[in-house]
Amino acid sequence: MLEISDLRKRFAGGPDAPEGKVALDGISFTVRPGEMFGFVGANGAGKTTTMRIVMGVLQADSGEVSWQGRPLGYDDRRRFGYMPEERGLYQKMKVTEQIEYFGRLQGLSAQAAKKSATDLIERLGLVERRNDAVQALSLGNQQRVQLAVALVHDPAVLVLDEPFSGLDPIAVDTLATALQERCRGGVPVIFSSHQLELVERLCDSVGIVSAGRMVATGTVADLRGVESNTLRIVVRDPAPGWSDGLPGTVTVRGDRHILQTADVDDQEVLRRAMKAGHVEYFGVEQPTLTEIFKEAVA
Ligand SMILES: Nc1ncnc2c1ncn2[C@@H]1O[C@H](COP(=O)(O)OP(=O)(O)OP(=O)(O)O)[C@@H](O)[C@H]1O
Repeated sequence: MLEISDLRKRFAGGPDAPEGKVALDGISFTVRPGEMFGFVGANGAGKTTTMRIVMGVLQADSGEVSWQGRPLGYDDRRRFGYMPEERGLYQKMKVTEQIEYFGRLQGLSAQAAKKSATDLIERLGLVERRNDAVQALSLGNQQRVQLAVALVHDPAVLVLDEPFSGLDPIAVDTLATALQERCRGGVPVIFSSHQLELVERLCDSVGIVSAGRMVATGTVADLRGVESNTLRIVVRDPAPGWSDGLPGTVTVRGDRHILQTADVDDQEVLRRAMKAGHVEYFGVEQPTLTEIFKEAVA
């Protein structure tokens, strides 16, 4: 299990902000084997800083990162796969060479690096591009290569900074499938993203960070449980004033009235709506991750 405990980090100030900037103000979360953890937050919330500390690129002022119950060390980190925010590929190197090269850097034999590169090129849909220099690839294909580099040494943990940004839906699916395979094999995966529908679809658990603090963490179902569900009723041609006194909002579209309400006696509201007009729809709607996110960071 990867445990991040009470990370704090202040960046030194410059002439414009002499007091410095608190980037992390006590971030804690855990990611278990086989768990996909979505790390979400507004721009500047502290996601990249957290991931850099996990990978040892930055040092925290205090707090701890531990893996398998022990403080994380250099050798552990070598077994992690990382996709940094500042993508780091050699632009003139060809795709196959590049993936093999990073495999060798991670300690694989020439033969193992070649085999792993060949597998990943196949899996990530890069066969046609395997002899192209990275600089000749589209952004999406460069991102596939970047993921291959993170995966080449069969990492024990994956830490990925916005791996899906700028990708078309096909590339998203290709990358997501590759990550899900690793995750199912027992690898904990952390990735940051602003694509909340994607996080909702892929992740077992989610951490919402705001101004350097973790404001909500848990499964999407847990986070939903905290929010009250919305009752939505569509009534055609209702009697005037039918929803008077009910909390929530009524939107009128033509002869349809759409009531969205919460914390009410749903059966009573249904009876009232049926008496008032023709009920076309009646259902309880769960909040999306986007709604949960907006509520958590408000
Ligand atoms: N090297 C640095 N020097 C000074 N301030 C920094 C440095 N790196 C990050 N920060 C500040 O720390 C805060 C957290 O930044 P961070 O990059 O971790 O946010 P983020 O959640 O990854 O944002 P985004 O979604 O935009 O990538 C921001 O206010 C940022 O300006």
